[in-house]
Amino acid sequence: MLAVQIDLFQPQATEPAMGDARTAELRGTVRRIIFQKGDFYILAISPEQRKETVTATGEFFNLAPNDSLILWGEWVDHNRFGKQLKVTRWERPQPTNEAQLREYLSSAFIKGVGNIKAAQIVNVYGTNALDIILEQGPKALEAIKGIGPRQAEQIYKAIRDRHELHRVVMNLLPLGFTPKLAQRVYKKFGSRTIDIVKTDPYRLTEVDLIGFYRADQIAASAGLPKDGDGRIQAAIRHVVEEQTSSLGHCWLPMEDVIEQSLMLLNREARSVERQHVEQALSRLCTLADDKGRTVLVQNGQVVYPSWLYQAEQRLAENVQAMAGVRTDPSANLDRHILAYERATRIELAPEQWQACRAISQTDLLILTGGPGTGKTQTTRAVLYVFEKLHPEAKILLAAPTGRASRRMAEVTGREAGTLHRMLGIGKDGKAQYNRDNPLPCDLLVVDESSMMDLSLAYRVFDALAPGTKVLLVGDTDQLPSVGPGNVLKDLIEAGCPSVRLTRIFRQAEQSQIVLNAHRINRGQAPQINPAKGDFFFIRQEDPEKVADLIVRSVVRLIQKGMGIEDIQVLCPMKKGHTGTDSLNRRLQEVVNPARGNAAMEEITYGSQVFRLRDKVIQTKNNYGKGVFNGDIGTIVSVGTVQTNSDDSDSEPAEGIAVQFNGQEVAYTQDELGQLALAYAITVHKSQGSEFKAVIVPITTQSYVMLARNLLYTAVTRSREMAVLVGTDKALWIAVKNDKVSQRNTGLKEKLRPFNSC
Ligand SMILES: Nc1ncnc2c1ncn2[C@@H]1O[C@H](COP(=O)(O)OP(=O)(O)OP(=O)(O)O)[C@@H](O)[C@H]1O
Repeated sequence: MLAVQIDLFQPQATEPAMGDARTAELRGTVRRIIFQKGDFYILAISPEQRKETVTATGEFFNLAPNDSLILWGEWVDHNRFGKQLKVTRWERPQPTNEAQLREYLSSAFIKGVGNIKAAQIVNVYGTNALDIILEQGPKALEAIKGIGPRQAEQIYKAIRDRHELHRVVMNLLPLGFTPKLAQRVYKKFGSRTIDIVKTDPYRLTEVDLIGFYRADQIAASAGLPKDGDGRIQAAIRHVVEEQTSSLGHCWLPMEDVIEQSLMLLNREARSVERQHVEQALSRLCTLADDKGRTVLVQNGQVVYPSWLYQAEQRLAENVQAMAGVRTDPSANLDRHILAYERATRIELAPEQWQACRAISQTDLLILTGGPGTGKTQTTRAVLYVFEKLHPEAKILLAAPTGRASRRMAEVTGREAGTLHRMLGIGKDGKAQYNRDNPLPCDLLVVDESSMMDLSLAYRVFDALAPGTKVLLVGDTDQLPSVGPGNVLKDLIEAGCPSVRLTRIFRQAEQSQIVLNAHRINRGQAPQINPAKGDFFFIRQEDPEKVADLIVRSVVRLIQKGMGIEDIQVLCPMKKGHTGTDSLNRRLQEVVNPARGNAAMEEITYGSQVFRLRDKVIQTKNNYGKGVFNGDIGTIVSVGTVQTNSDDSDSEPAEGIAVQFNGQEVAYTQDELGQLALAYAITVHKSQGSEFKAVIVPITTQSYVMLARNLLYTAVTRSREMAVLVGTDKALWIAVKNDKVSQRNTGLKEKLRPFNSC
């Protein structure tokens, strides 16, 4: 029925300028908002002079029933909902007649004005009502019967804000802003928005609203000069931010910053001289905001982003205070260690004994070692002894990721959570537990602590009360944290009390995985005996064929009875034949192909298709949903869902449900950007996880990523089988390259030498 109505309407609705018979212009009134999520709306529109409604979808903002709109778009056939107008451009015209004006005034955005008051206003001021109210202010409204001064003020503000916001957003949309971004900019800069965007768009980069390149485009279209101070400062900030976030550095040599900023600024035409960059850099290091903070901190010949400098400084102070503490060991200490050995029938190695003793002598202890060297066993022993010595003590166990914390809970048999949750870090990034409100605990054990970046480590140490002990457990040879810093390694190198476990307990003679992980770590090529069946190297030169072999290996393992959740392809990179993007597409088609009823089992996000039964990974922390970056799950339903995120309304919407470790989590369609297919994931994302079988492409196509710690991290993720596919040359380069972990950090230098434990 609806399709017929639209067809009736369609002939008079084409917009010839767009030159396409399916494009249309539609004037009408919003009858109902059928669905809204963020900027995306599904609207029931009453076309002008018609009774029937049609459906329109697209990006809007601030709409309410009764709004008059002009819509431009294309008629499409939705596979479930029939014909609808897919809107590409729209306008909310100033109401021109009395009826439109009444609808505008009585819309939900103007609180306190219903149909009757709207009619009264229009009766008094006619079609000029809006102009008069905006010009004369609340007084104009006080003249209406039944509107007092307070209500007049309220109504005036609502009319003004709506008018202003609409003007601002409509001005920003042609510059490539989305409605949501335009509103965020308006929220930040208010009535100065258009002026700022058109005269100094780089201000928007300061508050992370847009990036440097977008600001540069806006500036170019506004005809702004290329050598303005705002542009130069923004370029410097961009370079520093890029290098710290993508390479994990905490500081950069000033010379590098100057050179790279010049390259960025002059990438199209030479417009900025070196001395201007030097001056701008110096200003960024000296001009403080109202809180006394500069953007950058100069330290000799290097610069830090201010926040990283402060974090490093505070972490160093806290660590210095803790790591220097020495207490005499309790007389009963050895007795308890012996009791643990008796109870578990395990004879602890001398280093394991050392760790059990050290925790009662110092407030900070680091326990490190490769796979199977007994870190978990030692942690258990330390916990046992500590509890015997301090039966009343409160102990907290945590890890940087959800997966690592779940594994910690599994192997220790105790409760464990993420560090973020433990610290009560909210959406605003503020921690509930901090220097003024320390964690109520006597011993904190952090597992996988090599994944803890500088900013997280600073928060953890800042939230410790004097006397709280910390045991950091981790493998310093794994990849460092994704975020800036190399905390665990720096602490050890600075001489913080640490115990390195070296003896390999886990079936070293049988397990080639453990053996080869240690060989890789020493810079030796893996030794492979295919007869043992747990470590394979399939030689192939051509990256396309490497990808074929990976797909075939996955299929083979499935045929042999492994579940897809047990098999993980780990790639050094996202791009290329052997990158996650391409392999995920291929593996999805093979492992979980489209079936006859694809429309009912699939949902798309951009170019990405998510299908029922797909294996997916969460790509950022979402506290509202209780899922974290790196969590892997399976899509268990596609269709209508009710999301359980903090920030969503509870309206049912199109989406999917994903099962993560027994917990079902719903995503609406526009939340799907936080998911990716997980048949293949990057090695970085795999940190802190383990899989039965791991398959790793190792080709010179990912040359820049061929690094020892990357390969080591990939191999140590496997429990039963590791398969490398690629060339000897690539394998050799990776094994020999131990440069990648070198990061520019200052933590080590900020710490004075400690007495070793
Ligand atoms: N002193 C010991 N004597 C005998 N077996 C031990 C000893 N210490 C640890 N093990 C055993 O060695 C195996 C590996 O130890 P554990 O799991 O603690 O190592 P890990 O360093 O935590 O390994 P991974 O980092 O790979 O998880 C376990 O089976 C553990 O019980």
